[in-house]
Amino acid sequence: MAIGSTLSEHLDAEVARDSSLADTARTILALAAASIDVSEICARGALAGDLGAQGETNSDGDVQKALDVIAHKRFTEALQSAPVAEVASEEADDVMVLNPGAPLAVAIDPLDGSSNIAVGMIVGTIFGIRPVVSDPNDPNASFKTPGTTQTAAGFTVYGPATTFVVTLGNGTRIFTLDRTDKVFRLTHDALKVVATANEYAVNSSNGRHWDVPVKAFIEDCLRGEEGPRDRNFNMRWTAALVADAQRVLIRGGIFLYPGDSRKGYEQGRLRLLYETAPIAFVMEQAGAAATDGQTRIMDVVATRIHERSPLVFGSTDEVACVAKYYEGRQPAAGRSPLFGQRGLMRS
Ligand SMILES: O=P(O)(O)OC[C@H]1O[C@](O)(COP(=O)(O)O)[C@@H](O)[C@@H]1O
Ligand SMILES: [Mg+2]
Ligand SMILES: [Mg+2]
Repeated sequence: MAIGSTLSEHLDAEVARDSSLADTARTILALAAASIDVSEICARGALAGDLGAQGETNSDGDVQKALDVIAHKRFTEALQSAPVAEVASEEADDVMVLNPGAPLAVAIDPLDGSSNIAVGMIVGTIFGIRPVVSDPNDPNASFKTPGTTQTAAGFTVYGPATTFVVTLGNGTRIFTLDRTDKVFRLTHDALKVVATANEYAVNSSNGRHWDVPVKAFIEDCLRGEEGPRDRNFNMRWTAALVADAQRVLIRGGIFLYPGDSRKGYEQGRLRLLYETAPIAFVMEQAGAAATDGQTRIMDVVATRIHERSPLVFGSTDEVACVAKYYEGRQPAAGRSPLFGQRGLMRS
């Protein structure tokens, strides 16, 4: 598809390739339209009111900000006009029923990176679309399938530009909002994340709570060319998963939000259905990897709609390297009896 083509044109091409994606494409268009509205609000910043004003607590224990609630309302309204039967939103305790009998279920984080709202920094929206599973005994059945059942996934980044990142299982693309025409235009076609990169993203203030493999991985990155990795690393952390994910898509690197020993953080901070599974689909379709450290995220099945999952994604060599640390095979000779010989990873 030519650079500059619209999201609509891309979706038409995807439906021409696979007609079973027609409902998914309509749903993506509804999400994109709502993204443009939320983008307009974000772009007004403080002129749009106190978007960071604190309200109620959501089911995951986060205090909702005004923009969390506005985005949840706007996206669920938009999905009402799409072939969507059920929505699992970060900002609703239970699965919401929209159009009974419709074929699709959507998991959505209406506003990702909430701690950035009050300071006017990057935020986003994350979504994953999957087929409805009807089970009269379980209102959550549609969401208890692995990430591999997603027909599409993506995220919007409300940054200096608003971007819409999407995959329908045929590569990952970035569309950038053309504010003049109010359409998303293709700017990054069929992304290919580099296999090796020297940049990592982690909230290191949690370092003392991490388990041994993650601590060792990050320590060895910090040791740079004097350590077993033999090269220097740079660190970036935007506190918005969407922004870190977009950076990894464009220039590679690795992102980690591992489980840690804080109460409630045993499975990290991010939620499987509307954060880690959609990001995993987008990453895999761009040639990158996404695991919980060891297990492929796309294979994980949720047992609850707000279930958390550790997340490690990015350049394949780096993600594979983290797995080696979990297996005790990293090149950290002499530092701990737990670990193997320096040089093992290079073999
Ligand atoms: O506050 P921390 O620990 O740095 O966590 C930041 C992470 O939490 C999140 O903000 C969670 O998403 P929400 O803002 O949607 O709850 C991610 O975007 C981000 O990667
Ligand atoms: Mg989020
Ligand atoms: Mg959120």
